[in-house]
Amino acid sequence: MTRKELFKNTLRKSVHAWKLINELPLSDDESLMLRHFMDQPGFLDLHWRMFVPAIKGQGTEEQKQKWLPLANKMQIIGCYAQTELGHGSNVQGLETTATFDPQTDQFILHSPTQTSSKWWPGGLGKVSTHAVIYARLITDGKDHGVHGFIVQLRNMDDHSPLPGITIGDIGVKFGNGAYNSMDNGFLMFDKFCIPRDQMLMRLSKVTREGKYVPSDVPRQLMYGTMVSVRQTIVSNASIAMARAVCIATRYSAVRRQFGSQNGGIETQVIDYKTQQNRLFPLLASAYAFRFVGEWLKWLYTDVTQRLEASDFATLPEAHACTAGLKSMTTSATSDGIEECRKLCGGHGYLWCSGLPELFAVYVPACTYEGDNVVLQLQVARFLMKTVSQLGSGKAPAGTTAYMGRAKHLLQCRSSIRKAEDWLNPAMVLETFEARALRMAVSCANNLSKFENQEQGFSELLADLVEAAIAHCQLIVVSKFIVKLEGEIKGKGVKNQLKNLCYIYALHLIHKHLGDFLSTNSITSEQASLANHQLRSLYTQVRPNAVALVDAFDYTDHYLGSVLGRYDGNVYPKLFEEALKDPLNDTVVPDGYHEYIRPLIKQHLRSARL
Ligand SMILES: CC/C=C\C/C=C\C/C=C\C/C=C\C/C=C\C/C=C\CC/C=C/C(=O)SCCNC(=O)CCNC(=O)[C@H](O)C(C)(C)COP(=O)(O)OP(=O)(O)OC[C@H]1O[C@@H](n2cnc3c(N)ncnc32)[C@H](O)[C@@H]1OP(=O)(O)O
Ligand SMILES: Cc1cc2nc3c(=O)[nH]c(=O)nc-3n(C[C@H](O)[C@H](O)[C@H](O)COP(=O)(O)OP(=O)(O)OC[C@H]3O[C@@H](n4cnc5c(N)ncnc54)[C@H](O)[C@@H]3O)c2cc1C
Repeated sequence: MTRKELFKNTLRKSVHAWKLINELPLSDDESLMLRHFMDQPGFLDLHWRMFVPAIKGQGTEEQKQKWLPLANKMQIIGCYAQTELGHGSNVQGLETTATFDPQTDQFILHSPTQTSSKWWPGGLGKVSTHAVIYARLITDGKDHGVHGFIVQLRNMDDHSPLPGITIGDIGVKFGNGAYNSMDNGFLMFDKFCIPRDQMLMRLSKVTREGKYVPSDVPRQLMYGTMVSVRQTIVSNASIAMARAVCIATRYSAVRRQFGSQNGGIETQVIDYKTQQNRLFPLLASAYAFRFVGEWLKWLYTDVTQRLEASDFATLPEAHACTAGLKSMTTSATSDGIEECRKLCGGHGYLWCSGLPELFAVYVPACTYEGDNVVLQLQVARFLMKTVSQLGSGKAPAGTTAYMGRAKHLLQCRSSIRKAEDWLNPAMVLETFEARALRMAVSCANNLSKFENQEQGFSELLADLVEAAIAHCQLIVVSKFIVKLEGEIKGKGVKNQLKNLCYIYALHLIHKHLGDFLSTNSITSEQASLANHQLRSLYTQVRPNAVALVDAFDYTDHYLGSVLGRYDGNVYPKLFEEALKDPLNDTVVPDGYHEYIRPLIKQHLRSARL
């Protein structure tokens, strides 16, 4: 499809999905499943996941009563317009202004520079009638920082932009289809006026007289919509990883190379330890991210209930966990999809493997909802704060509770003696805790050598990101272990999940061996025992690998991959796909007479000369 056809087709699908949701009707959870099977980014994502939640989280009761019924019936379509051409990560650096005019009781929205143009918001370019806009609030010449506003963008009769608004699509993005189904947009305001009651005023207010009344709740609640989406992105990482792994595992069982004895059949590539060493940790990650995603959903629900009761105590942890896990799981999944493509050899590079499209559509997850490095630095700040409070009498709680055992964890030596010890959950956990704590404490010690803490933080950014990742990996490992401690239905399923849990943990030890050795969390002998155990786990997973990906229950239609077909009938279908290519419509290609023939003939003439 051309970009225009792709975009229009996505509108068609989105509207059809909305019709089904209402007619059947579908529950919220079922609607989310429908989104997965629709399988294309589109304006509905932003409307439901960001525009509506932003109003719910930041609007007053009156504002919710006015706007939510319209949004819930899709009589207005909204997006989330925060990022600007010049600033995305640095939200406090946004430039768009919303200046209160007491004469007219309105805010005047203005884009003072080119870099202040809104740039990237999905659904903005062509579809949205409304947006939640983030802009600097100015009253009586004073800048109160960034606040949210509900703004109508387009005429409800003919969809034309309202006077004072310049709007459009930002252009083609990475890949062929991928995220190009979405109208990521730009927007400039030229002194565009909105009524005062369109500032989202649950957190802070501007009175009729133009007085700014700051909130008595943390200003970070303004970032709540991002926290909510980051949480969902973790579960989505599992879905995308599982999809790539399903394709690569099934194909690895079909594909044979080398190893033929006396003219017999060759070896299935899944039997090569190198293939297992690349594939099975990704299979384990797909399960691990699913379990940590379930836990994160619980954490998010818990913090939301607490916030409703004005208990803000767990907000920093919820922010650190959603930011860190969003970052860690999307980076691992993007890399994992690409690894799966390589695991499928040359055929993985074919469009019909399903992997190039999956990669192209997935990889912006490393950037949207917060650049992954910027988000890990938020985790690092949280960790440095926690370390600095150790010994103050305030016991760390939740995911940092392990830091409360700092004295032990800083000194302990791993008691792993044989390979099987690596299947002991307490020993594995302690190894990850020791590594995470020691990395965090080492950063804190190095920071303390700087007179200026911010300067020190800048200098140590790379180490801080690594410490944050170590903490996030500990969370994933520990939630997998907790999952195994609970009830798991199905004969033998627990054993399979145990294998995957330890593959997940031990492959991380192997991959980040430098961290584990340099922090003395393990010795080199214990590292080789971990490798030994890992190989043994691969052998145990091998007979069940295909069943473990079948368990994701993805249809062939959803996978969209010739290589990942359930029936394994790969080669005939690859031919079928090839023959469908428009280049094969004719035997002699268009362009032959124009270019190829004259070229060949010219060579023939020179040869005769
Ligand atoms: C189709 C796919 C195919 C396959 C995949 C398979 C299935 C997929 C199927 C469906 C998928 C569907 C949907 C996916 C889900 C959703 C995605 C949909 C669309 C994506 C659209 C994208 C939208 C966006 O990108 S919106 C814009 C996002 N922007 C950002 O994230 C900006 C990042 N920057 C910031 O957040 C901040 O600027 C900052 C970096 C945090 C810094 O902020 P600030 O300067 O204010 O803060 P300080 O550092 O000074 O910290 C002050 C203080 O505040 C605390 N803090 C910061 N943030 C928060 C927070 N959010 N909550 C709570 N507290 C916070 C911080 O810790 C400090 O605390 P202390 O003072 O105590 O230290
Ligand atoms: C597909 C897609 C959809 C999007 N949808 C929306 C949307 O609907 N609404 C919306 O408002 N926005 C949207 N965005 C914008 C997105 O949120 C931003 O792109 C994202 O927050 C990253 O910000 P940035 O582009 O400014 O990156 P930058 O901050 O410019 O990052 C560039 C580089 O600088 C590094 N860097 C930046 N700051 C630091 C620092 N402090 N320390 C160390 N390194 C740093 C980063 O790690 C990165 O390597 C979307 C983006 C994409 C790609």
